[in-house]
Amino acid sequence: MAAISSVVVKNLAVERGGKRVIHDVSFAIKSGEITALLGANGAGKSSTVMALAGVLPIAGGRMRLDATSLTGLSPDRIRRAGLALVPEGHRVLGQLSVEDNILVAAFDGSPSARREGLERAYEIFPELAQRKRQLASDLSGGQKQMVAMAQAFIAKPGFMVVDELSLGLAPAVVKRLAEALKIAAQNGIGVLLIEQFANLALDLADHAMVMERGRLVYDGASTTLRANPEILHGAYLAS
Ligand SMILES: Nc1ncnc2c1ncn2[C@@H]1O[C@H](COP(=O)(O)OP(=O)(O)OP(=O)(O)O)[C@@H](O)[C@H]1O
Repeated sequence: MAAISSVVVKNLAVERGGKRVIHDVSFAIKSGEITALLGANGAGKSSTVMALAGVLPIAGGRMRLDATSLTGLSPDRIRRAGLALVPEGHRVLGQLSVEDNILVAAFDGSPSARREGLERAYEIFPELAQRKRQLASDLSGGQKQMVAMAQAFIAKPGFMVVDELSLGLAPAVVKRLAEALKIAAQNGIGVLLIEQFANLALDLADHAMVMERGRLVYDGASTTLRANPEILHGAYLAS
């Protein structure tokens, strides 16, 4: 079995618009596991993962992927170090084909690595292989989210951070995307999932974390959180 890899965040602080929105957040996520990050609107989930992916600057703390420090690195360097972000809102380049959208994410790979990456992405999402020549702007919301996830897969990441899997998507599509995350975890990828529907996230996740007003208020097994719904209710009511 492959060695366990981990992303470790220590004492993270983030400011937005001059205001501290993330306070002293520490956690670790492991390869081969799905970790759900839950909390009410505005609790700080997106700010946390955007800081982890290098998209937002940090005001304090440090982050590493195994022995590699991610603190202060650009989003591109963090992606190359092995942490891929699937951003909220199914962003694609509408005027490019589906295949070119996926390949854009692997621009720095060798031709053979790009081909292998494409094959991997099409194995996970055969519906994209059928539409590879289509313009991305013609895709449904669910298919766009698949492209965004395929862009993460092609980079062969150790870790994938998914910001809002189900946003605006039909339940059948969400089920399909959830299966892809399970496959990713079975293949040894560590997944950090932000999801507004706590039940969906807890069904998928091994490990769960709950944020409340910029702080981490739960970090443990998802089964424990399911057995103690008052923890989640408290967090959702507090914000
Ligand atoms: N662009 C911004 N400028 C200033 N403050 C922001 C900005 N975006 C978010 N915030 C503030 O940062 C805090 C954390 O928001 P964040 O979006 O990280 O929470 P969240 O848990 O991801 O919520 P949501 O599910 O609504 O995205 C909130 O107080 C929010 O008002």
